Amino acid sequence: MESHGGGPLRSRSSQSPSPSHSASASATSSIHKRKRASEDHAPPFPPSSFSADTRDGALTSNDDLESISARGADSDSDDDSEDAVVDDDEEDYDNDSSMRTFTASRLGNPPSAPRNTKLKTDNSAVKIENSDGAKDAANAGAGAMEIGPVPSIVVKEDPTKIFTDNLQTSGAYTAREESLKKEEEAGRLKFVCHSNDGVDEHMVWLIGLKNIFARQLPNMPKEYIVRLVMDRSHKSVMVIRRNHVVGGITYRPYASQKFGEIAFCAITADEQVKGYGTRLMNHLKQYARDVDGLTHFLTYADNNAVGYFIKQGFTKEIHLEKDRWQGYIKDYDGGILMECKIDPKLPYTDLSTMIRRQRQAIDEKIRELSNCHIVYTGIDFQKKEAGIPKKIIDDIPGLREAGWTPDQWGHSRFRSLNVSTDNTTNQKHLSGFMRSLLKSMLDHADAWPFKEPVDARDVPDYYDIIKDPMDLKTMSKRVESELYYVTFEMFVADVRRMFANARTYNSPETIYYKCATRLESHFQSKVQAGLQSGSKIQ
Ligand SMILES: CC(=O)SCCNC(=O)CCNC(=O)[C@H](O)C(C)(C)COP(=O)(O)OP(=O)(O)OC[C@H]1O[C@@H](n2cnc3c(N)ncnc32)[C@H](O)[C@@H]1OP(=O)(O)O
Repeated sequence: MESHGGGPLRSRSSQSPSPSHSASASATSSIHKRKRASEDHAPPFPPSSFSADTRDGALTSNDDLESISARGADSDSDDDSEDAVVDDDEEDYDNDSSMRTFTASRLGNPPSAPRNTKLKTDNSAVKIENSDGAKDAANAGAGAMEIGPVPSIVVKEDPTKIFTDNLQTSGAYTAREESLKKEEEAGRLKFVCHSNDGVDEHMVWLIGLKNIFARQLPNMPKEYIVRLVMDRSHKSVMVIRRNHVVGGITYRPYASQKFGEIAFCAITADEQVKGYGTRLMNHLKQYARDVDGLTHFLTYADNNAVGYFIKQGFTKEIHLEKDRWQGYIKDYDGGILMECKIDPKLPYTDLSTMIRRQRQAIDEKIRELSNCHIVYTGIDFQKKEAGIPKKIIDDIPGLREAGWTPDQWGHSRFRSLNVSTDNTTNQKHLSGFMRSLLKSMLDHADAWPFKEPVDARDVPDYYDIIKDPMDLKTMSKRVESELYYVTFEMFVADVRRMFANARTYNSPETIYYKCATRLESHFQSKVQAGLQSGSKIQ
């Protein structure tokens, strides 16, 4: 097999655990399957206060593991429930001395060489601020950065172009992003990136994050989570709200290969599905691109979390050339390998502003081409009896402005047979035609069931079944009002509904059903004859 950094890759059977593995997999089996990638490719680890395996930064001393776990539960969890996260090995949580020992020993043995933190300089707009803590950490040799509350790439607002009328300014995604961005700007929320740098505050946060992982990823051995979170080749981007960790992502950047492997990702239980996971991922992408120089992320996603990763732009198809990642990350059962390409330009932490600006640009274009943004006063639809309007609606506000002209009036078959373009004359002809049709039906021998509205006292369940009743008397009122049937089709629709109702309520063998069918056929023949003779129906 080809190697990727010079050294040969080992066969899987002879592998021992490498420094990270993704949260998704079944921990026990996956550890056995992992490739020992870092041995061949990762830079040597700085000396660690933890005993031991300086090759991959692994914690191999049980004492050290216990020290770290011990500090975790009493210090970090937002809520008490987090205390229950790490059970057996968290019984001595009140023993702060373990943390002091741990911190002291870390500070007493600073790494010999500072970690290479790559800061992109070709984009002057990119600004990542080092906090004091981060500076300390950098001095101490472990990469640690605070991601400022203000995004490093800012999409500038143009206040003159803001629309307020009739515009849906944001969807669910942008609304959540914007509200979290405001929280950041107000200083209530921040996103930081730290690795094991020995700075007390960072260590407290990392242990808080470790506890969240332990709770949210129950298939992961707790020791393993501690090991990766504290491993100095891993970084953790954390959501900090009011100085408490809400969640985070622990990843390992492979700087030479320009990709990162996400090992763990979780948000504390009662803060999930509020947008933190998305904002966290956006901060991670921006940080990993601008600070680590990465172009891709890979992760073995838990089956349950595939949906989340898809929404963050991850795909199951791996496009990254194999020789850039194979042998660097571990194979797992029970997880799905997913990839995300990091866009070189997107302002990940300010996407909501970008989306809003795009909406505005599209809206502006639509306004240039149409008047659809203008809202006119409504029509007075108040009605008298039989659904007849109180007054005739002779003008619909906005209709003419939209390009309508009187010659486009109606699409009535009746009207097309009349030569007159005069509206009043047309309406007179139409009323006469409808009156004659009604009379012809009323005179028919089968009209008796339809002459009056159905009386609910006679047929108690009628109006439970028929929601849109119709009868010849109501139609006569509508015709006589000369306000209701403005097209012949409206009249025909009422007739059809009357017969359809009769056939819905009554079964085919009933007299009512048969009357409906016969009267309808009579009506149709009269309409046919009337239309052919130019509305001179007898
Ligand atoms: C490599 C690994 O670590 S794999 C393991 C991933 N971690 C876990 O499964 C731990 C338990 N889950 C969690 O901690 C969180 O739910 C996370 C990290 C998966 C997501 O964080 P959240 O803050 O809940 O995500 P956020 O609120 O930003 O939701 C983003 C979108 O993803 C959706 N989503 C969130 N979690 C999931 C999920 N498990 N499956 C499918 N969709 C999801 C949300 O509904 C939302 O959709 P929308 O934009 O259409 O409304």
